[in-house]
Amino acid sequence: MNKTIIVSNRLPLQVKLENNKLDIKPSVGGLATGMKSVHADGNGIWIGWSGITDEELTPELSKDVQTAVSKEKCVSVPLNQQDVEDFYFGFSNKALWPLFHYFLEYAEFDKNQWESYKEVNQKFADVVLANVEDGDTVWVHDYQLLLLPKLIKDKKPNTSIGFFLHIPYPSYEIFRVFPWREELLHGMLGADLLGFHTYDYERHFLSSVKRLLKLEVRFNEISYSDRIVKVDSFPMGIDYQKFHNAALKHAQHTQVEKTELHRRLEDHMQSSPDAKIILSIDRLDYTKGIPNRIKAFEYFLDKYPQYREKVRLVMLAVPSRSNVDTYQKLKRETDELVGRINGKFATVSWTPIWYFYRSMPFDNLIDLYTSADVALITPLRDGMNLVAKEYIATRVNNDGVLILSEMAGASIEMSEAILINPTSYEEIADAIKKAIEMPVEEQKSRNHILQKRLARYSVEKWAEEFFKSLDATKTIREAIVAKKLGNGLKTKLISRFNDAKRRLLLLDYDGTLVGFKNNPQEAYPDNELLTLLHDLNAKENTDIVIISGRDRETLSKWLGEKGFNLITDHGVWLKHAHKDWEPLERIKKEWMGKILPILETFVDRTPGTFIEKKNYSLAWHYRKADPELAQRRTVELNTVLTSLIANDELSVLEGNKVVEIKSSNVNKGRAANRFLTDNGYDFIMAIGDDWTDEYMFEELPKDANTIKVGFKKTKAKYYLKDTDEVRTLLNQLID
Ligand SMILES: O=P(O)(O)OC[C@H]1O[C@H](O[C@H]2O[C@H](CO)[C@@H](O)[C@H](O)[C@H]2O)[C@H](O)[C@@H](O)[C@@H]1O
Ligand SMILES: O=c1ccn([C@@H]2O[C@H](COP(=O)(O)OP(=O)(O)O)[C@@H](O)[C@H]2O)c(=O)[nH]1
Repeated sequence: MNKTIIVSNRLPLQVKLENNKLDIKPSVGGLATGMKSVHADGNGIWIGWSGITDEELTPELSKDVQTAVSKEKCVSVPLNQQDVEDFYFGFSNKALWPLFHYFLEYAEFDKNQWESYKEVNQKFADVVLANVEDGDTVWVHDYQLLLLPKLIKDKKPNTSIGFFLHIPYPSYEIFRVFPWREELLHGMLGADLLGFHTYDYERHFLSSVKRLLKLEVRFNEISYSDRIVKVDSFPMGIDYQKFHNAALKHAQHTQVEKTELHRRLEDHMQSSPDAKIILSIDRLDYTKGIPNRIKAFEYFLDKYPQYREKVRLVMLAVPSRSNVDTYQKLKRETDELVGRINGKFATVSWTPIWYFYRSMPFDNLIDLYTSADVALITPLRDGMNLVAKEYIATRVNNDGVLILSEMAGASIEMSEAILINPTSYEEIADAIKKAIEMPVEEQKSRNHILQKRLARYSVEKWAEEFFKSLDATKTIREAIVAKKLGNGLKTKLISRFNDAKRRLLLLDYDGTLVGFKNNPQEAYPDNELLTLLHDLNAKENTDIVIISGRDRETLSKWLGEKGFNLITDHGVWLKHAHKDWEPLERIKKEWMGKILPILETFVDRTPGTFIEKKNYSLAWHYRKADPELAQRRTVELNTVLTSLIANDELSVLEGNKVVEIKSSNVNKGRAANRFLTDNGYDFIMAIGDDWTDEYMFEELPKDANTIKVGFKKTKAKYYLKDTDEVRTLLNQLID
């Protein structure tokens, strides 16, 4: 039976050594808590780091760790102290975490740590590859493993790979700062489906892909080598029933069962019945906006003194990444702030902030959630923030108010909360007042909507949607009708070629025989290509036709006297080998005077674009332009042109980063037909890469060998990945 392999840096359980004994606890943090329920229900394994280093383990302890993790259907990736130092505390949390959360000033880009990041990703890959079988699905998680999808895909191309990023994906302007940015993107693109919490993160990622890798993106699909990579947003949910049911049970607790924290919270409420509890829970992380929150709370007590002794901020800060100096600094700052504010406002019977620096077991978390009148969640940046969702899930009476930062991914789905800008003390202070004073009916109606949504889109549903979408990527592959011209098919094609009595090869030029250049005039034929074409042409009973959208002058100069047949301008001119040029079509050119000024306005408004004036067509090139602006302008240009071209029998062709306007009666299909009439070819092969070549594929007889370059929708029978693969095939025909 096929299985699902979850891979993340952290396993759902964390192993530590306490007095030479293994201490095993559940992991904290949203990834582990969220994925735990997905893992528990499924058949599969979870691969990750156990939390303990190789150096700490004796062979016996090592066995015990294996037993403990395998009981939880987990497999651990062995990491040594240096790995943890450089890969986890170092590169993951000193470079990627701050950069992706817009804390550019904290980001350190250390070459050694980057090397370690690559090595550790390889260590994860080794464990995955040792466990994966054909037909399995691999789901890789988060920023610590951005290179892993490619490492798996390269070795196991038929494995379905999903990747989910739990943190924000920053805007291109931030991401471009990263020194190894292309490598990171290629690593991620090893996946078949890439998931993000929000549409904003998704579009930032696509923008980086377009700008840095210059890949073709159609809506949310990236043409990548010989694959389509799909990108989508899936806002992660929580195990709603688990939190809701625990809160229901909590309400029925007897006095004996109550935890100490529960009792303290109850004492607080009994001593001042109209006092309100404001709760915050987060890992002690600078992205969570903890100092901001404390200062805003101080501002609130200053601005609205009537609430002193009437509110208490209960703040749970869970220790996190405490080896990293920015986290140590944050700890000192938080301690000082809490001390200062408690000192400033405390009375004999009232301490404004209760501050816990530890992690708490599930029951205690439920105590906190259910006792809080208000949850105050103020991250400066947060991928999602599950605490906000958990708080709402525990409000079994529907009361309570959530104040949530608009910088948390969760805010997109939780607009019924009071949304605040976490850098505005004014907004936070006013939001606290509004929350405290909010009529219960309003609290209930807001929470009712939030709860319905959270119950429906639970973490199980989230995972289900992700898998559904991952599965659908297989259908995308099938929708591209062409088959990969792999070794088997290629051998057959070559033997058909060898057995044939007369052969015709129709070869497009740009994107097929030569790669694209920023300036089209630089894409002249190199010596290797000239030799290749010469040798192929020298074979008996073999006719080569270079069939191109290029103009007659350019192709004359480059290939005119080499003995090939040439068709230029998409089919306006034909030159039989060693003969003169002859026109294939009589065409008008008057329309150019009308269209040229329009194209010029597009050039003026779109830096990096230019017009190529050909004899019979006008081409607007945008290869060097900002890809997003160019995409918008292309739509605009098409709209403008549609209304103008109808009477002139013109057509607009969208090629590879070019829009070309030409007479409708000219196309490569009609031109190719000229070679088919009376030459008795029993082997025809046509190769082309873009839209204009589709006419040729369509017109050729059914038994023609049509080949598309690139993995795109096509009428061709086969596809090859790139110009290199085309040249390899042509070379094989010569041998
Ligand atoms: O493993 P740690 O270094 O201890 O950190 C804990 C986790 O923190 C991050 O959680 C993120 O995932 C949550 C669920 O998607 C999301 O709500 C939150 O906004 C994120 O920050 C981190 O992404 C995980 O890899 C860590 O395990
Ligand atoms: O003592 C604690 C405090 C919090 N959490 C859990 O840690 C997760 C925090 O996830 P969130 O998405 O809010 O932030 P992250 O820490 O992942 O950045 C939530 O599921 C909490 O229930 C926990 O397990 N123990």
